[in-house]
Amino acid sequence: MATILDTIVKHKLTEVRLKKELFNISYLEQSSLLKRKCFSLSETLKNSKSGIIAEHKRRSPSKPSINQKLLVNEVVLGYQKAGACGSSVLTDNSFFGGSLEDLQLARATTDFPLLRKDFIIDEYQILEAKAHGADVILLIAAILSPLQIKNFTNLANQLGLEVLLEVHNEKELQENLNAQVQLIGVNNRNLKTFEVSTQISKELAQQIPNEIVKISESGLKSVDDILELRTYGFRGFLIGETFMKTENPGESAENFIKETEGN
Ligand SMILES: O=P(O)(O)OC[C@@H](O)[C@@H](O)c1c[nH]c2ccccc12
Repeated sequence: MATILDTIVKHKLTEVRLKKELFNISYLEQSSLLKRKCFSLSETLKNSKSGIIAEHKRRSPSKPSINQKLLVNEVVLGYQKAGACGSSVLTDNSFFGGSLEDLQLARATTDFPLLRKDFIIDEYQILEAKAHGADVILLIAAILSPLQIKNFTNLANQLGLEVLLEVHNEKELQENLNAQVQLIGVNNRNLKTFEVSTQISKELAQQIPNEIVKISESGLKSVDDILELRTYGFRGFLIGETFMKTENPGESAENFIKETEGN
């Protein structure tokens, strides 16, 4: 049976093919953002006490409405003021209600690391990420071959972007250990079944080499989750829903971050 991830990837392949027909590379090359020097998420995380990366997410396939009314620039500015290490901005429209305009608005309002959160399946999207103000791209091991991950990482690094490689099992991690990514994220949510458990982060942590920054992603709700995962070597924590489902995500992030720093 086709999983939601299969459906998203199928849709994405069509979306990117159509976009490449409409806008060729020279269209992206006009962006002044291509010349900017990126912020380093890995360095920011290494120097941070809290390690929180706060996400802007309106909806998801598992939650049809998380927060549809707030403006992206207000949310990410709130996150920066709260002391987050960076922000993740969903740019997939069909399944998450985000857009590249969201990323560009976030870039215009903040000066901290921004992750383009999308399903990257083509080099075009990497240039597009830089052209809209990203500092980091997400590569999802479940939808790419090790060769694609290597090639995409090379291109991203040439553009000055860092790569967060997302894995969900031992095989995905082991077969990509030589890809030269700066950050590895263990997704606590199984993108095929939506099941969430931090157990997988704990299991994979020790297999991630020390020079790569470890991030635990998804389903993180409490400060205790963070404190426990820190003992396994995680330096970064990607949190969306816990902040976005409140009326003031910036304020929620601020309280959360203060608590993690105090411990
Ligand atoms: O809202 P949460 O459960 O805190 O999760 C945030 C983030 O990890 C999640 O949105 C995510 C992780 N990997 C992804 C890949 C695509 C889309 C979304 C994601």
